[in-house]
Amino acid sequence: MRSALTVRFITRRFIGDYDPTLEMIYRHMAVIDGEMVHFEILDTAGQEEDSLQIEEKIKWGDGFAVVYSVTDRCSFDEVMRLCFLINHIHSSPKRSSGSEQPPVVIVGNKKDLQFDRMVSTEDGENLSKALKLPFYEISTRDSYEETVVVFNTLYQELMRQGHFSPGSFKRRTVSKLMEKIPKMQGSSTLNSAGRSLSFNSFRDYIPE
Ligand SMILES: Nc1nc2c(ncn2[C@@H]2O[C@H](COP(=O)(O)OP(=O)(O)OP(=O)(O)O)[C@@H](O)[C@H]2O)c(=O)[nH]1
Repeated sequence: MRSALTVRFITRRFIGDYDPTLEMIYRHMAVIDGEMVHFEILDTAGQEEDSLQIEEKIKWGDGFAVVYSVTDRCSFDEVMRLCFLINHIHSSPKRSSGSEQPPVVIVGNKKDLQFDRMVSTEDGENLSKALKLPFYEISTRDSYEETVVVFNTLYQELMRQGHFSPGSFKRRTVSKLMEKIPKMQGSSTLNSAGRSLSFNSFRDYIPE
């Protein structure tokens, strides 16, 4: 999950500049279909040094937004590999939440940058058809609503699969994840319309 998209969803604001190496887990509550939903969003930096790191992150997730930039062909080329990896890792017999694959949404971001586009809408649609996954082209910069659709889709698919009751909060233990991912960040705050939102980091998830 990419920073601008995650932060747009959480704060409704588009914040342009991030340290690309930042890796955070954000907690966020949103009302979807009249239910209060607790999200825990791992915003990956996409710089996994080894396959074990990426595997741990994929194991941790219940649903996945695989995001590429329509201005970056390489990021699009990574989508298929990541989708296969997610399926592969979650099809292990140890998967506790049943046999269905976890929800995955393919997201083509930055559609506002029309003149820098390197990946057509059709390319995205074809990939989504081939992988049988939902697909959205969005602009995190221009639209808060489009980011909401991504998260709503993942939530609704999880509900459809019946892994969670509405409103339930599946608190996770991430101590193992912490061991595997040394580049942790401390909590930071961001002012949003006069409010201060706390962005939780891995540290907040040390099991009591
Ligand atoms: N024009 C435009 N810029 C965007 C959009 N989303 C993100 N950006 C910008 O793209 C840059 C990277 O955004 P991130 O959210 O960090 O995404 P990322 O996957 O780390 O992207 P890269 O650094 O390009 O790999 C930032 O400068 C953002 O401001 C968008 O929808 N439109």
